[in-house]
Amino acid sequence: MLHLRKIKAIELMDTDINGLSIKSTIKDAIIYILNHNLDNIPIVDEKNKLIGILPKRTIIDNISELYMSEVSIEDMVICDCNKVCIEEDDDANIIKNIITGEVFVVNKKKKLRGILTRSKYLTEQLNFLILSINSIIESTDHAVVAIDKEENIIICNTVAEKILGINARQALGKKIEDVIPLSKLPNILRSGKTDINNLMNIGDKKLITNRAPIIQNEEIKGAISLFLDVTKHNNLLKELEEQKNVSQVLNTILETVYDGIVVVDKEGYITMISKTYERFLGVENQEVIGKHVTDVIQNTRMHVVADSGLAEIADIQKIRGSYMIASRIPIIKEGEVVGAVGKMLFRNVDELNDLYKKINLMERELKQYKGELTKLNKSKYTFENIIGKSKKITHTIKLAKKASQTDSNVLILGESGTGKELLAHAIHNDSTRNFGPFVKVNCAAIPSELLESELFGYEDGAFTGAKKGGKIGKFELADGGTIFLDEIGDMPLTMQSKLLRVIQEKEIERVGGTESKRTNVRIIAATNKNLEEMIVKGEYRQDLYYRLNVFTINVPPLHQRPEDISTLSHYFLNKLSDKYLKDVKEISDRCINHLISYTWPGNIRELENVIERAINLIEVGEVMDVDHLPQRVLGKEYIRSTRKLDDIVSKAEKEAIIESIRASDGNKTKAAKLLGIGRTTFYEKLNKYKLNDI
Ligand SMILES: Nc1ncnc2c1ncn2[C@@H]1O[C@H](COP(=O)(O)OP(=O)(O)OP(=O)(O)O)[C@@H](O)[C@H]1O
Repeated sequence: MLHLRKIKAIELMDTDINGLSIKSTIKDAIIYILNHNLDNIPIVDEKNKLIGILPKRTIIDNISELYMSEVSIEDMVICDCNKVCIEEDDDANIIKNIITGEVFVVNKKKKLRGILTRSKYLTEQLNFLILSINSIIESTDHAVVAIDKEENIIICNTVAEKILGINARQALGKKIEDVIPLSKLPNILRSGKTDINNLMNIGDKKLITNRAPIIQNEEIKGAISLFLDVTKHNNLLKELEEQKNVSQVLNTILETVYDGIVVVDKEGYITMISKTYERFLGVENQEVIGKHVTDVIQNTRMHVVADSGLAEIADIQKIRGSYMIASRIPIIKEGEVVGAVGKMLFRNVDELNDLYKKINLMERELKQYKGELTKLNKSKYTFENIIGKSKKITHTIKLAKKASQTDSNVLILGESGTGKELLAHAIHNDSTRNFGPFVKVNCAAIPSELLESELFGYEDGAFTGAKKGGKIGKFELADGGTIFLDEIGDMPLTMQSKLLRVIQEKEIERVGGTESKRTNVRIIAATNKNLEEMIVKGEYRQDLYYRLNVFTINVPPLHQRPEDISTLSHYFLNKLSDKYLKDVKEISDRCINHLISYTWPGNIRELENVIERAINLIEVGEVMDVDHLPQRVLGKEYIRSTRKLDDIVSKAEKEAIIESIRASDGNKTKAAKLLGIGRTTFYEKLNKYKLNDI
């Protein structure tokens, strides 16, 4: 529908008009009519105020009698001129309803300002309409072509030039058949019927056309057609169709896969979820799509991956009390992260429970092993367990306590059996690392070719015979705690360099591995060797020595602290008689004197052995006496002559049996063989000496 625009009278009126004075004669009026082709003559007073009109008809009707008359027009004037008079601001459209061909325009004071003719009004409105239609035609993305009833082109817009490949200027006025033979517009002229949404091909273009007749006064005056190029739309439709197929396939996959699959957008909102996952979570597709993943899945990291763009593979995730293996992959489009796909590994919901049970069992076992491992790698002794009141040992303990307050490496020097390991345990226990593990490695006891893998571990397939899955090294085991490297003087030179590197870089590399791992381990090393001498001989690396020797503690040999021998002997007597269920509490003075006089090359370990040996020899109710000491402790001068030969033989026999059993690790057949006697005789003697229990 169209509505004519509003336009003020002042904008359209012609101002070159004068009114005729009321004093004028009929002759004047006739001259006025001849000069102005108007239906009415505007009659004004001396101030140009419109006071009435004189219709042209009145003059013509009376022209025969009045001709040449000098009569005034006064009596012929119609004073009520409202019907042919409007004000300047009035809507010019009013002229449509006025019978005469013009209206007079006055101002508020009724002064004549101008005249508005219907022809001027119509021309103006028509021009405006033509311009509007032209803008419409030129701004649409349709090609517009119209013909008149002679089939000549009367409209052809710029889009038509492009789509139909014609020149609008040249086409206008030409027969449509000559310019666009396929337009079918002449058919519309004949049929008078509208033809909508017709698909036609022009060249490689696909066009949709609408055609309609132009009808005026029920007569067909022309025809118009609109063409829309849908070639691109068509391709888009094809693409959409393909995408629809792909998403159909994707949906089918999501419906049928056993694994849980979820897709989120960049912000972490769920866009897709598989049926299995829905069932596992106990949710419906419609209720979770569009929700934030954190509101739907427990412990999820999907939003993190969608944000960081970093994939997370085979992560263990606990959901609804079950453990899942989750992989999260970012979706990257043109270099930008646009979302993430998450995959929960389980075959189906039923199998999931089996998997969950297995993992839980493994977790429990792991916990148990971890506990056992920690127990195994726990330090056993504290400073309380170090017996001795001598100045020397008190000084050593004082120094060791100081060392325990630092985190520096410690080197403990001392003869074999002096208590170096005991001291290492005590230092660890007294340090801030006491909650961490205490791992001991005896560098002398491990073949040099195995030492590296023992210390640093190895990767799967590092060498022939390597355990599947690799093995953790002692350094890794000691992480957060202390590693005690006993017999450090026996470490081969090649290993010394590797240990030095670990100390300097605080990183270890497994044998056969490619990556380094940070370690947080304190080293306490011990040796009975003279490392400085070894350095001089080129057997020990000086730089390693300096690294280990940050805090040195010398443990005095037992012969340098004879005042501790009595205390230690009683301590061991108590401890071991409890162990062997023998109620021995005392040691004779003579025996103590011998123990003090002895030089103890094997130090405290030797003293402990001697006491243990004695306990085995002691009969019920006896105190520990010189007879229970081995000859080497008593010295060559000591002759056990005060006893009967039988006693001496019996004692010697008993001692020999004990020694043989110890030497054959408790295997009595072996022990009998060692003594060169038959098994029966051996068992008779065990009975005789009440040694069945050892
Ligand atoms: N002061 C002490 N009080 C009680 N027992 C001790 C003391 N010193 C050492 N021992 C005991 O003596 C034995 C040997 O001690 P330890 O193994 O610590 O000596 P070591 O110097 O490390 O020997 P090695 O050099 O042969 O490794 C252990 O059974 C230990 O418990």
